[in-house]
Amino acid sequence: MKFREWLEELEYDVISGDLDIEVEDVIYDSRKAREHVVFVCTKGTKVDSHEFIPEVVKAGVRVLVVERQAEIPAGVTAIRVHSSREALALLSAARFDYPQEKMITIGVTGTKGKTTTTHMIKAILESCGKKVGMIGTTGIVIGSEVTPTMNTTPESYQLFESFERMAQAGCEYMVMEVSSQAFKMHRVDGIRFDYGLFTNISPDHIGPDEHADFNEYLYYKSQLLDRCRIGIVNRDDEHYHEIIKDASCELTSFSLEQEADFMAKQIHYVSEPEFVGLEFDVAGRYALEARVNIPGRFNVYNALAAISVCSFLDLPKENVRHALEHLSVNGRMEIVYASKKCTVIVDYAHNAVSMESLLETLREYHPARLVCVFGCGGNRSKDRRYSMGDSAGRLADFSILTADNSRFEKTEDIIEDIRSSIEKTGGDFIEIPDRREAIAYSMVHARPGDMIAVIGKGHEDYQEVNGVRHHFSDREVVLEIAAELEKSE
Ligand SMILES: CC(=O)N[C@H]1[C@@H](OP(=O)(O)OP(=O)(O)OC[C@H]2O[C@@H](n3ccc(=O)[nH]c3=O)[C@H](O)[C@@H]2O)O[C@H](CO)[C@@H](O)[C@@H]1O[C@H](C)C(=O)N[C@@H](C)C(=O)N[C@H](CCC(=O)O)C(=O)O
Ligand SMILES: Nc1ncnc2c1ncn2[C@@H]1O[C@H](COP(=O)(O)OP(=O)(O)OP(=O)(O)O)[C@@H](O)[C@H]1O
Repeated sequence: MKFREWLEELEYDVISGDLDIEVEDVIYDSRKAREHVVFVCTKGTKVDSHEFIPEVVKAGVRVLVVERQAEIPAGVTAIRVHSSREALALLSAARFDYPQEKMITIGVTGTKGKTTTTHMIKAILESCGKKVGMIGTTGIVIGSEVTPTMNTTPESYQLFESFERMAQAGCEYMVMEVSSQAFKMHRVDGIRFDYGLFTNISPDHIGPDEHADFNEYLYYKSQLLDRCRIGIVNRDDEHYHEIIKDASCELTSFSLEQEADFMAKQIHYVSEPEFVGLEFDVAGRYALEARVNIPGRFNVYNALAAISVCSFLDLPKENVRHALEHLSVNGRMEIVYASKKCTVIVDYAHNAVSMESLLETLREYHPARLVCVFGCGGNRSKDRRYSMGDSAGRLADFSILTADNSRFEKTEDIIEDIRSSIEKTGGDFIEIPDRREAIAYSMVHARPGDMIAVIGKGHEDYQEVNGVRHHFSDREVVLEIAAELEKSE
């Protein structure tokens, strides 16, 4: 392939060399330098990879993309662009021959609910016999193959490479989580989503290396509505008007509380031994009697959002209904065990906002007691410990403080921080640092009708202690203890 052929969508100035030079790949990591590749230099948050030009040229690279003044060795083709990250995305799209255009693409953004909603959309499509590729916090999923990723939204090159694999595997649909950081870092440049879903927004991801303030966070998230054909937005979000301000797509909305294109009405929280979840009617542009086997008011939003997207795809309603009634979203409000004695839910809530919405929503199921098993991560903000301790003390009937990923801190020290805030609330709690023992205690001492929320780790299958990840899955532990209890009964 001639380099020139990958440049059609790019604005650039030629610094030196011949654009008809033969190339076969694009790279952005100097450690992968070899012959016949284009090296894209970026000014990263930690490293400025323009510094690696001599090194990559020595390794055989003859084509460079730069975004600042740099010394270009003789015999090397170089172009200068306004943004290297944007160039990386557009070159990658061309390199893989625009694979996203071979599928129907759905992008999901929002502070909360991205993972849950993408899983719901995938489950609905699959129940209709469609092949779906999915990208997000749980990795790149193509059929039964799961590739873990560093980021919720991976780098543009990795995205286009995955799209190519999806198209080759026969996927007709691609559904992905798009973080605000991905827009900021140009990871999804070159993609025009067929459908763009906006779940909600609240202050998060503000700080060094992320967003300067809430306005910046909102600005980048809202870009989805400028990068999709049809936008589907939560009408109940308090920032709705700011979110849609600059939208260029065809806009639709969903709501639980007001007039919108898609509405959820007659919402019932169902808590039966064999089914804990939600029932509601979808009204507006689509009609469906939905039954969803995941509890919580916010999951009405997630399910309604997923149904709204799928309503555009002309799918048999019976399959849509069946998929929602038999969902399994690993570690997101997942009912791992339900019996007459108690219901155990595993959830990824790992900050006070998520914890509060989780506990408040479980309260709507009128449990005998609401029990919360949780800890906090080591080497992370201490504020999280104080705020989670405060929330649990106020909103749970009983809390069991235990280990999360302690990393390089002592679990006991982390628990001490949580204790300092939970004590002030007067809430009832005990401390059991070993997470397995803590979960076992909650189940062994359960009273009929208790709801036990084991939170913070969700889908994670490890516990990180002193830099080592030991296998640990809340889900597995709950099931093991349930089996032991049933045996001894
Ligand atoms: C702040 C941030 O977003 N950083 C992302 C960014 O890293 P960077 O480019 O700044 O990294 P850098 O280390 O300065 O390197 C600059 C360049 O030099 C190159 N390099 C580096 C070393 C070397 O020897 N040779 C070399 O060529 C690198 O390949 C890179 O191209 O680009 C990397 C590749 O895409 C990302 O993995 C990395 O995400 C870091 C790990 C991160 O923590 N990001 C968070 C903030 C994030 O993106 N989060 C969102 C939201 C999650 C959510 O909603 O919960 C996400 O989508 O994950
Ligand atoms: N629509 C929602 N509104 C508020 N909270 C939610 C919503 N959906 C899920 N949650 C809570 O947030 C947690 C994370 O949910 P999910 O993984 O679906 O969101 P996400 O946007 O992918 O989040 P993250 O970026 O933290 O991975 C859940 O475990 C649940 O406690």
